[in-house]
This record gives sequence, structure tokens and C-alpha cells, in this order.
Amino acid sequence: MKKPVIEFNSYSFKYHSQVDPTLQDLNLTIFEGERVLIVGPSGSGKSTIGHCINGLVPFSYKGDVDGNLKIKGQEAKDLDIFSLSKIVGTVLQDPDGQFIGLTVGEDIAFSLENDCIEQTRMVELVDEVAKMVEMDRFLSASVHHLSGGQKQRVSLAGVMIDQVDVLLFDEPLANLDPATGKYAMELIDRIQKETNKTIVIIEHRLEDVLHIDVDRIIVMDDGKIIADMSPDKLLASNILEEIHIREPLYVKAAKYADCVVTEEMKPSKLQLFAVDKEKLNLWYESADSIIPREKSQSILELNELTFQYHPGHETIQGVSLSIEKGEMVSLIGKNGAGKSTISKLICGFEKLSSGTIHFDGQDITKDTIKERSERIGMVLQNPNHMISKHMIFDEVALGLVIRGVPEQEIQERVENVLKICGLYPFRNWPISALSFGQKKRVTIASVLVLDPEIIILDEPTAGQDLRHYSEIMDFLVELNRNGKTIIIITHDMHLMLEYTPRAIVIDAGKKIADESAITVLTDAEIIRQASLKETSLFELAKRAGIREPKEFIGRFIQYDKEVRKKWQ
Ligand SMILES: Nc1ncnc2c1ncn2[C@@H]1O[C@H](COP(=O)(O)OP(=O)(O)OP(=O)(O)O)[C@@H](O)[C@H]1O
Ligand SMILES: Nc1ncnc2c1ncn2[C@@H]1O[C@H](COP(=O)(O)OP(=O)(O)OP(=O)(O)O)[C@@H](O)[C@H]1O
Repeated sequence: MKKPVIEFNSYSFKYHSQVDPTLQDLNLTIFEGERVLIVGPSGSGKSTIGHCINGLVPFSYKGDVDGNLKIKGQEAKDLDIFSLSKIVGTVLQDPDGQFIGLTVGEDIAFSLENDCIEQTRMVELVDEVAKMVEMDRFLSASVHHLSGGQKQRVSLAGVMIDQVDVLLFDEPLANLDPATGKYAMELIDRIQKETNKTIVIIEHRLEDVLHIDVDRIIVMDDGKIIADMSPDKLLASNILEEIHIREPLYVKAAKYADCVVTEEMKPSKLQLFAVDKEKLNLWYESADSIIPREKSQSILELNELTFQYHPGHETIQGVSLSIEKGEMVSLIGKNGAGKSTISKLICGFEKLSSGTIHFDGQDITKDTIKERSERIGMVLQNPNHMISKHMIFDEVALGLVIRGVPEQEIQERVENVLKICGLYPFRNWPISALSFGQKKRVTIASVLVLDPEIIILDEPTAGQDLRHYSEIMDFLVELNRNGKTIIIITHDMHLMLEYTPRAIVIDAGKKIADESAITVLTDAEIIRQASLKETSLFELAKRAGIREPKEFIGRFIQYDKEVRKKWQ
């Protein structure tokens, strides 16, 4: 008999600042050595469950509890947060929130220092786990000088080393490049097999988690558990579709092709999935292709950019590229490749070592940040890093106030932008009352109000569920239709395929490809070099013997977009 490790019994939780309970009458038992995935729309209560398991509820987040929760047979309310941290190790959604050490090495070592492990053994262990996440070259680097994905790798390493019974991951894949995401899942798989730890993963990227075996998927909606079953059973049902959670793309394609998907067909593993090839081929023959976009003149030219954060090591090495007016293009590549650095160079946040930047034929290399920001706007990955005001209106108005724009004009421009961004009804709200996705819109609005021609967005949809993802992307498509040029930095390969016909690939500070997105994602050499991942649609099409597997991807994207338009 397996021992229960986590037991929620008629458990409800209400944050003090909320009117209604966030978790309602939860009954859930997770057993020793189990691998459980929790999915659900944004705001459904997934992270709150995580907070209850690791003790952040009620120690950091106060509220009212009803029912009971046992961790390893002990009432959670009788355990202090220190005892709980000996049982549950957590990787949080925002890696910035959990660094303790100053350097990468110190941070990884922290949990060992707490356990009084002998010094030489500790050095060995830290080295070992740093190698596992390919961060061994960075042991003495400051955690604050890492790229977003490198930070995530360090958080993963830190928790892997913990001597705990339960590993809890809240969106572990959000900032990782596709190949590292796959590797991180394999690492979790290996550690679980070797140590029989209990694994709880909260993640929107369902298909990526299913790369390894998962025992059960718990589906949350509006604070309640609406399903608790095996991945095969869940994928054979319509539950995910009904609450707009993205199913694995190859399952979605099979459903679009009118194939009946049953549990016995093993839909949770592409390699085993017994799909009806004939139906898939029939669907392919009848589906529409993507209409290619017409070429236009260039708006942004980067010529031989080089840059170094530290003397002797060039982070950007001779990057040249051209962006067309009205284009929507993605910038992709491995964690730490230099994507964010390139966008900082374009906006003038960092100073070039050599090279030139032209905007609409004009040399802007010597222009100040302020001058550039009127033409090129940048939306950072984490909205919390951009927002400085309490009220939405003031935040969006800030750029205009700084520029001395007359009050009446500010009023008009801000209100207009808030309307475009769907934030007008909230104009007098404090920012703290907004969801993550709404905050993201505020940061887009505060860039848009300056009316730039180019907008660069760093991971615009990371951590968003499919509904919010579609909302943000449709909004960007609308801006693009109205003439804005949009550059998206992303690790989401499906976003790239779906929205950006062209992809520019960066590896170790160099441009290694500049091709159609579908070509990039079906080229094994680029995929390997840039830590990308082939889309499962390509594999499915090949297995079904479809004549043109690349064209199959295009037709799926076109079809899927049409289906999702109907949700609005
Ligand atoms: N510290 C807090 N104080 C008050 N309310 C909160 C707090 N944290 C979360 N909530 C509310 O609880 C609800 C569930 O939030 P939670 O973060 O658990 O959702 P989630 O399913 O993890 O969403 P996401 O996928 O967006 O991370 C939301 O409506 C949110 O506004
Ligand atoms: N402020 C800084 N000081 C020193 N080095 C830095 C700094 N910011 C980034 N780096 C280093 O420069 C390299 C490129 O980082 P950058 O943030 O451009 O990568 P990225 O491609 O955007 O990665 P990710 O996909 O993980 O966000 C990395 O090796 C990173 O450690």
C-alpha cells in the first residue's frame, strides 16, 4: 500500500483580501512516489494549492482555512514553515523571488549549508548539479546578471539537491528554451526514479510535461477540482477543450480531423498514439493553406553589432539583420544566447562596442534612449519590472508626463490607448488589483501611448493560459494590422509558428538562421544548435504519411486560428 503524502480533506481557503474562497471543498490525496500534474485556467487556484502544500499559506499569505490538510500524516497547521521546508522543496513561478545567495554557487549550496554537509562534499555536489543544468561555467557569476532562463536553471538545480520528500514545481518551464525544458523534464524523471520522491508540477505547457510519464492529471477550474484521472483518459475526453486548456498539438490535430480519440489509443504519448492515418490525410487534403505576406521595405537595420558586458567576452558578435515595415517576426534561441541583449542594444539601454543601427534609413546609433523610445518600444518579460506607479492611468501617462506633453493631450492619448488595450473600464483602478495578463496589457499600453512604430516584446505570453494567450496575441495582431512592426522574443515554438512567418535564430551571440518559422522548426541542425524542439505536428504528419509534413503544420495553424476566433 502506498503511503499518502499530501491529503486535502474538504479543504477550502479564502485569502483575507478576497470575498470568495479561492479553493473550494478540495478532496485530493497524493501518494508517495506519485507524479501529479495540475492544470487549469489562469486564476483557477493552482498556485494557491502549491502555497498550501509548501506552507506559504498561511505563513506568508493570510486567509481562512476550512477542512484539513495533512502533509506526511501531520496536520499542516501544526507544522512550522521550517519543518515543512524539510519535507517540500519548491521551484517558484518567478525565479527572482527565490534567490538567497549572491552567486550561482552560493545559491545552489544554500540548502546543503542548512543541512550541515561537510565542505568538500558540498563543493562536489554543487558542481555536480550545476553541470546537470549546464550552469557550471557560471558558479561565481552573480545571479542578478543571468538571463531569464539561466535563472530558472539555477532554481531547478537548487531544488534538485534538496533532501526533501516532495518536489513542487510551479511553472518550471516558463522561461526555459524548448530543449532545456525537455531536458528539465528528463531530469525530474530521473531524480524521481532514483529517489522515489513525490512530484507535483503546475504547468501550462501540458505537452512538454507529458514528455515524461505522469500518473495523474488534476484539472482545476474556478477553485474546484473538475477532473482527476490518467493522462490518456483525460486526453480522450473533452474536458481540456471545454475550459480552453491547450491539448498536445498532435491530439488537437487528430480531433480536428474528426478521429475518435480513446484512452486505449494512448494519446498521452505521440510515439504510441494509434491515430487514424486515413482521416488525417483526408483532413489535410481539405484544409486551407496559410496566405503568405507580401514583402515591404525595411524599417530597422542592424549592421555588424558587437557588444560585451565584460571585457574579453563578446556577448554579441557581429549581428546583422533587417526587419520589414509591418512585419511580425520572432527572435528565438537558447537561454543566454543574447536575445534580450540585442533588444537592449536596439533600444539603447546598453551601448554598442561597434556596429550601426538604422531606423527608416536614418542612422540612430548615437540617439539617446528617450529619442529611440519614440520610435521603438520595448515590453519587458516581467511586468512587475516595468511598473512604477500605483494607478493604471498614471502608469500609462508616465512617458508623456516626462516628455512635458500638455495635460489635455495626455488625457486624450491615455484614454485612447486604454480603450485599444481593453483597459478603459479599469482606468481608475490600482494596478495591484489586476491579474498578471492585465498587468502585461498595462505595460504594452504604456509603450503604445508613445506611438512607436516598432514594438519589441520579451515573452509576451509566458505563464498565460490559452485564453489569455489568444487575447494578448490577437491584440498584437490587431496592432500589427494597423501598421505596427512587432518583434517577439519567445521560447514558445507554437507561438512562433502561429503568429510570426519569419524567425531569426540567435546562438552564442551570433545570428545562425533567418528563415520562415516552419523551415526553422523542421531543420534538425538548427533545432539542435539553438536548443529548439521539433513540433509534434511534424512528427504526426510524417507518421501519417502526409505528402508535405511542413504544409500540414501550416494548415493546422490556419485551422486552429479560425476555431479559436469563435471563442471571442
Ligand atoms: N496573495 C493573494 N491575495 C489575494 N488574492 C490572491 C492572492 N494570490 C492569488 N489570489 C487570487 O486567487 C485566485 C487564484 O490564484 P492562483 O495564483 O492560485 O491561480 P493560478 O491557477 O495559479 O493562476 P496562474 O495560472 O495565472 O498562475 C486569483 O483570483 C487571484 O486573484
Ligand atoms: N547585466 C549583465 N551583466 C553581465 N552579463 C549579463 C548581463 N545580462 C546578461 N548577461 C549575460 O549575457 C548573455 C546573454 O544574455 P541575454 O539575457 O541576452 O540572453 P537571452 O537570449 O535573452 O536568454 P533567455 O532566453 O534565457 O532570456 C548571458 O550569458 C547572460 O549571462
